[in-house]
Amino acid sequence: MAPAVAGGGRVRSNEPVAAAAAAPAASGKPCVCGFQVCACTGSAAVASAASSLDMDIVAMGQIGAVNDESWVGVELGEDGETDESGAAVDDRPVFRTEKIKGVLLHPYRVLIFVRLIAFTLFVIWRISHKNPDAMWLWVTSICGEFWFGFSWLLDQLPKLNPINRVPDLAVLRQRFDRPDGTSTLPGLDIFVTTADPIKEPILSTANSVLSILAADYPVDRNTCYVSDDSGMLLTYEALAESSKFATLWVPFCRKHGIEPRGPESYFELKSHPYMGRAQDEFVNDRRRVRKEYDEFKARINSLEHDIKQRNDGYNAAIAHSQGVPRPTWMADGTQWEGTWVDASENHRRGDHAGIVLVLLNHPSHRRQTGPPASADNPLDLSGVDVRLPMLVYVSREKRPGHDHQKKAGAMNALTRASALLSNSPFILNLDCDHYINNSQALRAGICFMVGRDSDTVAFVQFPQRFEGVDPTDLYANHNRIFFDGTLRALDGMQGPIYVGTGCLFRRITVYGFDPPRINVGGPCFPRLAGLFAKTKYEKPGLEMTTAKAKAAPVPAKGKHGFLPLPKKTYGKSDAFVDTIPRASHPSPYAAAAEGIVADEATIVEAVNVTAAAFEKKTGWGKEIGWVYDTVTEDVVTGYRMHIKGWRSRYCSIYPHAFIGTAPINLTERLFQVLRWSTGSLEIFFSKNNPLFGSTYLHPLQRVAYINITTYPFTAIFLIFYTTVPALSFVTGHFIVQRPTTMFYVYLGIVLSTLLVIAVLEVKWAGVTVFEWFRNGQFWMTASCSAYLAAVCQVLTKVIFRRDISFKLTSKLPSGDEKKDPYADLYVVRWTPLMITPIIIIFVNIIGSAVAFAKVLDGEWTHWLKVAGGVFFNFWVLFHLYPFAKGILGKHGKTPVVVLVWWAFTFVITAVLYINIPHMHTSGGKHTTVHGHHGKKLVDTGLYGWLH
Ligand SMILES: O=c1ccn([C@@H]2O[C@H](COP(=O)(O)OP(=O)(O)O[C@H]3O[C@H](CO)[C@@H](O)[C@H](O)[C@H]3O)[C@@H](O)[C@H]2O)c(=O)[nH]1
Ligand SMILES: [Mn+2]
Repeated sequence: MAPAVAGGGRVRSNEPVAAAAAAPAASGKPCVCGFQVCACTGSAAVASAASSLDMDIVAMGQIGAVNDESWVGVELGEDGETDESGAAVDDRPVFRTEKIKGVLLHPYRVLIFVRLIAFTLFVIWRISHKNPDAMWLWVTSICGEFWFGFSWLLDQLPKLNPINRVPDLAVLRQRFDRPDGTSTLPGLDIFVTTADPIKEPILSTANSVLSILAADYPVDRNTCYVSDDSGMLLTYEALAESSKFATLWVPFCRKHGIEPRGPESYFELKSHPYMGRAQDEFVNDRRRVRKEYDEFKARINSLEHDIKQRNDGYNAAIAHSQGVPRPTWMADGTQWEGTWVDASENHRRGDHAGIVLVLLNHPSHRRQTGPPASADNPLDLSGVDVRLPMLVYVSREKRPGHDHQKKAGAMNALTRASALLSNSPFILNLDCDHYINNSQALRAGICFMVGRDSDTVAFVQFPQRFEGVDPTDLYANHNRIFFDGTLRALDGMQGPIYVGTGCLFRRITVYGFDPPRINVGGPCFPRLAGLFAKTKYEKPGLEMTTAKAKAAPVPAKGKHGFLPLPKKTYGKSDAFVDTIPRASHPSPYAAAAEGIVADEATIVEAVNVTAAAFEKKTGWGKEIGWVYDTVTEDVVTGYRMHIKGWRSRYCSIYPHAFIGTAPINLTERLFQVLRWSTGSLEIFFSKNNPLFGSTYLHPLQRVAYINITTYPFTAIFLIFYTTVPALSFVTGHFIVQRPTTMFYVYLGIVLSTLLVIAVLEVKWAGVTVFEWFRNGQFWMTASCSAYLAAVCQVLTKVIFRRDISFKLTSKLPSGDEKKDPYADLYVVRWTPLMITPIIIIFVNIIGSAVAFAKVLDGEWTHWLKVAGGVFFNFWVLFHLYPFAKGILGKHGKTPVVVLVWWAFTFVITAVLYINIPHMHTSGGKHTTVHGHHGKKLVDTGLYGWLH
């Protein structure tokens, strides 16, 4: 989905939430957090009752502190953030809204305006200065310039009003956490999607799950669902191992305030800043847990082998000959219902029954402390809550000949299954390679869902952050410009687009409900609607009890009773349909009290709603849930919510909320953007074209969606601009007849304003100019390859109705990770996507060599004639440099090689040009070249030939 990208994993220190983590450990000192029950005061009784999450209490004081010099809080009373009841401590909002400081914002806006004017004047100048020598060049180049100006505007306009929102966890805590350690926070279902335990390394999925189980959220209101599209026992057993290890890992995290709570990344840390209260025990505990983790890892790594061995054991006992199925056996001696190691009928990938297995059941609602240290339990867990959240394994039924709709299908199946088991009002979606890096992330996201004006918020999108990216971020994997710039800016409109992972949803939105439209007659922009919507949650002391929640965000009964759509749209399961009216229930806790627990019947029903045929003749994938029949379900799913008038919010916290892995191999990377750009174009050519979206869409949000669904078209024009100026050295024709001073002045203004705007943007977004350049470099690389391919692919689909298919993005490193963590960066895997950029590079080198030769030859003597071409030449080669480095593979590690390679081609061409006389004379008539400045005219056959 991402049109642009940027690099450099720089750590930001100005984002709020867990600046928290910087707070010192409380050692009886009074704390500044303002929390009624505060362990920091040193009261042992209160401390043990308050929470096992010591770190959080320590952390609270600093949460939400902002020290970014680019942002300033929006005054109360402005922008609908009014708080009539005065600013008593109790009334503090759960998040604050900030805008960019005037010194930055005003020049930024003025420059955008100036550039717009300059661009317009430039195009007018270009139109009025025809190039009669090469009309086609003139026409095409003006079309190109028009497109560049237009797409720049599409990208820039939605950024006119960037907004920063800062969750205040202390206020959230105060409002929802009770002194006895229980909490009234709304329930949260976390969905993790996996599709292949080999390509998506199972250890990484296990780590994600462990980080979820250990996250700081009330355990009885938090359920983790893992969807396994491979249906393999390997995934299940890895989860079983994880849930066992979690009984040690999770209490350890709680006791010592561990960050991050994914064990792999935690133990990889060079230093372990201490957050808990038992400093002296910490070192021992940590050593012990580390040992256990290493053993856990070893077990995970040998699982595949163990399962095979177990199978051989069982299957040897059964008399069998060739062709008799060899089942896969679970540890308890029962046959696995999913995919078998020796695939056979009904037990192979894409052809197996649905499975729902509860690995960890609903925890008790009461706090349960662990045992004191003993020989069996070396960790003293007395005083630490040892409960674990519910954990469920789901593998939906797969049948051949049925379109399972990849991730979107998995998400919809999980949505239904989870409705039966926990039915939380909020759903967090994480890819299996993304783990929770900040234990406060869930709470931070919830702030935007329960705060003032939040009734109309459909989803909260977190930025995607990645690890394992090479330090110079050669292919702009970090995408910082897109996340920290574009998405944050959209928060000032209707909200960020949905980018597939790290996104918190409101369940009723997924079900196709409209947002509440209070005091608003007829269609209007949701921002306005939001101003009028008074949320009940924001009032101090008001808890989300069952009765009140019913009155709050669930839309009023429509003509279909509680349902926004006819009942049959949801599929044939009364049990599931019955959960819908309670879908905005505050918690599974309450739901459990009403009898929704993981009993046999419920699980049978959960299997039923994940059946392959369940969605037949229903609205799933259309009006409800994640959208089907596209290569990227994300943007369009969010779009369908926005056109209903829902808003979204952007939640960027530090330390990063979630961290995933990114493909650092050039080929993988190109395929990833090929898929995103194809998905974007698909939306443009579908009924979801943003030009026709409802009037609930904010005007500038619409512009943003037009941008995100059209950006790949840039490829067509960029191909022209990256080759024609270079060829013009050979043909003698440039896009303008005479590159006069005026031409260069315009070019100068247009480019320098772009640069200054970028500098300001980079400043408020908190990224670096280097990242901005990387972003530009990858933009050109992608345009010349993936975007171009996407345009061709989608046009083929639109014209010939041919389907597009994609493979899973591989997370498997192909190099030797031990020696060089970035080995994969230089593994060259050939793909036709590389052809165009390679051609472009050669055209430019040859073009500049010819120009050089002509100057040497005395053919060209006026600098202005050469300058235009040389400029574009440099522009192209500068941008394609990372690409060139990438395709040179291992040997290309030093930039020198690229330069030598370029220089070599350059010199050879120039020498050939000068020394082969027939290049000047062959090829037909001797033509007189238009000598623009009355200089020597050389007869060159080549000129005539190309005329
Ligand atoms: O049949 C499938 C295929 C994929 N997945 C899962 O979907 C997620 C994303 O798939 P992946 O191949 O990793 O795509 P990426 O290009 O890495 O993902 C980006 O792009 C996707 C499509 O836009 C979004 O869905 C993702 O969230 C976003 O991170 C992974 O967790 C997969 O396990 C399934 O559950 N079932
Ligand atoms: Mn992914």
